[in-house]
Amino acid sequence: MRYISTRGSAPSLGFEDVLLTGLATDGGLYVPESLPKFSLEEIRSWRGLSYSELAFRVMYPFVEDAIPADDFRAMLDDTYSQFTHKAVAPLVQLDSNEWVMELFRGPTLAFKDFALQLLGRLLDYVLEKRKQHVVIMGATSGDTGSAAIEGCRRCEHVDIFILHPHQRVSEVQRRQMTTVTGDNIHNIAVKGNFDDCQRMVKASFGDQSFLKGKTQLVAVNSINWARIMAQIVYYFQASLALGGPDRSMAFSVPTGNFGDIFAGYLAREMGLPVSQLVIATNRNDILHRFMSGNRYEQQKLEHTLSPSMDIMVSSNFERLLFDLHGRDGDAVRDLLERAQQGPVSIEDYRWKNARKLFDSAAVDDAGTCDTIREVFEANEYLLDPHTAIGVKAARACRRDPAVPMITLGTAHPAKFPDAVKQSGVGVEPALPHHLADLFEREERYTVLDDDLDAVQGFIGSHWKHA
Ligand SMILES: Cc1ncc(COP(=O)(O)O)c(C=O)c1O
Ligand SMILES: N[C@@H](CCOP(=O)(O)O)C(=O)O
Repeated sequence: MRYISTRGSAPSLGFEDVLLTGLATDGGLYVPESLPKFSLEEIRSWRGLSYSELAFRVMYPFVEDAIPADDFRAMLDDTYSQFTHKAVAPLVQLDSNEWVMELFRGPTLAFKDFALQLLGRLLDYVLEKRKQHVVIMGATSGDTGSAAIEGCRRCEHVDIFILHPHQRVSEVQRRQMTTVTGDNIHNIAVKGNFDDCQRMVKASFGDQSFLKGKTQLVAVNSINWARIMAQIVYYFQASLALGGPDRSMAFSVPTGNFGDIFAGYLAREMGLPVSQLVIATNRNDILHRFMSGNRYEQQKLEHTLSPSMDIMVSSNFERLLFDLHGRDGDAVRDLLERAQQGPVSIEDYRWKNARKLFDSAAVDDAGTCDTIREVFEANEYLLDPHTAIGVKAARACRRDPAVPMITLGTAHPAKFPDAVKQSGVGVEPALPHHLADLFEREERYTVLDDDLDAVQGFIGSHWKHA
């Protein structure tokens, strides 16, 4: 399997190199040259498999040139044994044909663990084989950071630098990152927002001279293909549990960087019957405005009760645009360059093509709180604010009540006690046992200005062999 850039001019790479990179050299994102396609018969034959065996069937075509089957299986078994529910991604029913898929049963209580627990093991495997050291640089609006640290911290060949927006993540999220000790772990609180952090990460991938040629950067954000790959699996899992592939499914996905929902799109491209994907956003609704009106326009980033989705520059949307433009990298580059100057649209027929599958809704803080309360009153089930946005969008956009609608439950409510409190449900979600003393642990992080030189200077002087 080769991987090509969405901007068309970077060299194609194999899996190992794609794993060890971030952006392509032309500024694009890597995608598989072609996707594996599974027949309905083959997908049907996967019913009853364990999560890790299903993960093997779905993902192995992407990695087979780089990793022997037994080694990959062992990695997957180890990865998904870290999850606290036997089903790994259990389904909870809210109403007739309406479900939440709980993706927060991993070590850091968000869906990011599905991919980042695996990514840590993949990096360990490849870097040990190559005897190579790398610097991980990532941006987080709250969840990727702790999942990346937890997934990669035991890997002796990496230093980890995570940028989060200062005072813009929940206290639980911040503590989950900053209380992990280890000489190779560095948390940087940037006086800016998530987009500022992500912009610095992307700029650093584009010009790594601050590392003086002694090491290289690796991405843990969903610009790294391996992140997306691992997120495809749970769409198959949910569908198989509810009668797929012999019936279609609809998914509602709380969306920020467009990685999770893009994985759902890929599951469909690989053969899973999916009839609808709902893009659920908070007030940072650039994707909703595009999907509802074919206008892609940056606006000022707002701080909401769902901080992990406080994102305006949505990285993986580029991967969808690449497909919508018949995989024409020049067209994608041109569009995204114009988008930096002002609002852009795509040709009407391309947008209508997207609309056959995608719907969207934007939910404000009041709607988020109302949904947490409504679901709690009806089901005695507590949603986190991101999942609540997914549920509300699912209910607003549903096309066919006969089709199961599955909202991705992207985080545990205990990560966002303030939002839960504001919803007025009158219960306090407890942190699980392994995090029970989180508020007593010592924190370590460095606050820096929103300044690329300051951040690169910090990384350049703090990595292990600097
Ligand atoms: C809890 C939570 N929900 C939803 C999202 C959005 O996911 P994506 O960025 O893949 O669209 C994120 C972060 O990205 C998140 O942390
Ligand atoms: N919501 C994310 C933002 C980064 O998204 P990613 O999926 O590209 O890593 C977070 O919690 O950090």
